[in-house]
Amino acid sequence: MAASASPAAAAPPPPFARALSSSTSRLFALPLPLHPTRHKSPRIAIRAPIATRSSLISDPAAAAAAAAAAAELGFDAVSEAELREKGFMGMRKTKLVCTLGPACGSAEALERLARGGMGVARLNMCHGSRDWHRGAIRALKRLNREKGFCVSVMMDTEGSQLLMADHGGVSSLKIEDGSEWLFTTEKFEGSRPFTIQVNFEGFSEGIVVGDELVIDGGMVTFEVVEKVGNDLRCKCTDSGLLLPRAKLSFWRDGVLVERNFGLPTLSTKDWADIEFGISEGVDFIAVSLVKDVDDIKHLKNYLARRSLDSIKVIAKIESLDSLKNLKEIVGASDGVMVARGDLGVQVPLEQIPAIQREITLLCRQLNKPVIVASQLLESMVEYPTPTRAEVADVSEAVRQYADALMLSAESAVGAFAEKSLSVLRMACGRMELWNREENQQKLLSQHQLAVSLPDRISEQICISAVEMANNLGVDAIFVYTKHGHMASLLSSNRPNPPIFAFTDNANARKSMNLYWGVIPIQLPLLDDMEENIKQTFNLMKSRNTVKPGDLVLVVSDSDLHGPFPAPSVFQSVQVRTIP
Ligand SMILES: Nc1ncnc2c1ncn2[C@@H]1O[C@H](COP(=O)(O)OP(=O)(O)O)[C@@H](O)[C@H]1O
Ligand SMILES: C=C(OP(=O)(O)O)C(=O)O
Ligand SMILES: [K+]
Ligand SMILES: [Mg+2]
Repeated sequence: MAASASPAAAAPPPPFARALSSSTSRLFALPLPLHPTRHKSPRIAIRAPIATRSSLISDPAAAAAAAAAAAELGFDAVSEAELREKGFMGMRKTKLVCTLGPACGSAEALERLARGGMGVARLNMCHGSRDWHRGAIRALKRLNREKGFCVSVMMDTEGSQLLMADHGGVSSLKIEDGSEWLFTTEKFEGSRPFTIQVNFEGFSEGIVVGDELVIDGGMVTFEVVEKVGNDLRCKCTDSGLLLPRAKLSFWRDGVLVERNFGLPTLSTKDWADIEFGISEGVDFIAVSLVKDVDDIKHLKNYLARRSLDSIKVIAKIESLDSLKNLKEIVGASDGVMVARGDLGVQVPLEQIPAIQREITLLCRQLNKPVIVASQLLESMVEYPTPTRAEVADVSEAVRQYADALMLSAESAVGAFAEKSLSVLRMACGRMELWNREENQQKLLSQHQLAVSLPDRISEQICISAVEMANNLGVDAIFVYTKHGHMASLLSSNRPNPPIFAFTDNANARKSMNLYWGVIPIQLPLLDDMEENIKQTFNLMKSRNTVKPGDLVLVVSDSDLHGPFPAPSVFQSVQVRTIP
């Protein structure tokens, strides 16, 4: 094993000692009051004053001054405050995505989430009106402008999916064992006893008596007992609750009954939503229920034809089809979401952890950012503390070096949105430290992806730069990049120090918000690298974010100097001390 100069890597204590000390000092402390009905034993509690800890800048005047000063450097107020407060090694590497909804749509709530580390806000077009989403996007952009945040916006398409209708306004239906229900495509107002409306005419095609009908991946299970025209009479074999818009899947002998209804991945409504997203200036479009690589290519080509390739396309892996075509889909997309919610409808639940692991690994190998999503802290929709299992799940995703973690209902409709975010933050801090202490980065497989010589040079420079940075124990990596490509290559090697990525491109800055360990900073770049370095050192020094003696590994991108081979300046790696 190569020696490392990083103090964190020197003679780590045994894992259990660390685990114990962490549970009392870093992550969790005082038990909170228990919920009487849910818990038999004390639950993990987060150290008490979470609300205050969630905000890194608390004084509004200081925050406004910081925002104004940061504007010239394009350093977002939250990362800058984090750097000042926690130092280079204390900066969080794993990015955080929050789904917006009624619980966090106001400017005040959005600001609290931004201060709490939200790097990307997701708008789920399955819910809410376009007006609602417009209001949220505009409020967020205003906050970015006025308060010095740099939160990106991700629009998530609705897609076409087999769903139950609302139950005539009832929030949920209790289904008893042995009861018989008619699943029908007939449209009617209100509710009828023992009748459930389904949204798609062909839903019973290919289904036979004896098949199993599973709702929302196991909330309720039925057996098909009779076909009545296109409708199905089903008997409940495992009781539970039917929520509105629940998802249906059919199983035979323990295997999903796969049917191709020929529905497009992007429906007419999705295309209209995409137009809406474009007009409101979203940074990412997440495509739901991707089937194959053509779905991704179609949207990317459409955006490219309109010179909108700055909008990044995220492939949501949430269907059996997408798993079959995984490598191609990942290769064609700008990023991936492991959408475990719908994945759990099409895949037996016990397979999801291995699938998540495989996807996160593949994404790092193919140099695409990956988001782990759904049910991370589901219990916090209602309760102020997570379950131990949830904390373990989140920590495992961080351990796997996922680029980003996503909150869904926890932030959209939950009672503890900010607190959920602070749980993610703290779990990230703890697990990232542990990864560094155990030198887990050394175990990452290195995948050589590039084909052309200039690309192979960039790739090798980044591999070597990260090894140097770790072995020398530098404080930070500075990369100068036009489109963020070098930053992503550095990120995919998961270095110990943070990567400050300087770009003069506002879109590149926003897209880097999904890259593990990258802090995008916008400033005008010059052709002269020496001038760029001098300028950034001076600006950061003037803002007390670096100090004389700090050791920085500087990487420059040939992109900055025109096509390869650049006329005068080549890509380079240098180790500099801040003067
Ligand atoms: N814009 C919105 N308006 C109203 N409710 C929303 C909105 N976005 C999300 N929600 C609510 O938050 C819940 C969780 O969000 P999400 O995980 O994105 O949706 P889903 O449960 O459909 O996968 C949704 O079930 C919905 O009740
Ligand atoms: C993130 C997911 O998609 P959505 O919330 O849009 O269903 C999911 O299914 O896990
Ligand atoms: K969606
Ligand atoms: Mg989904």
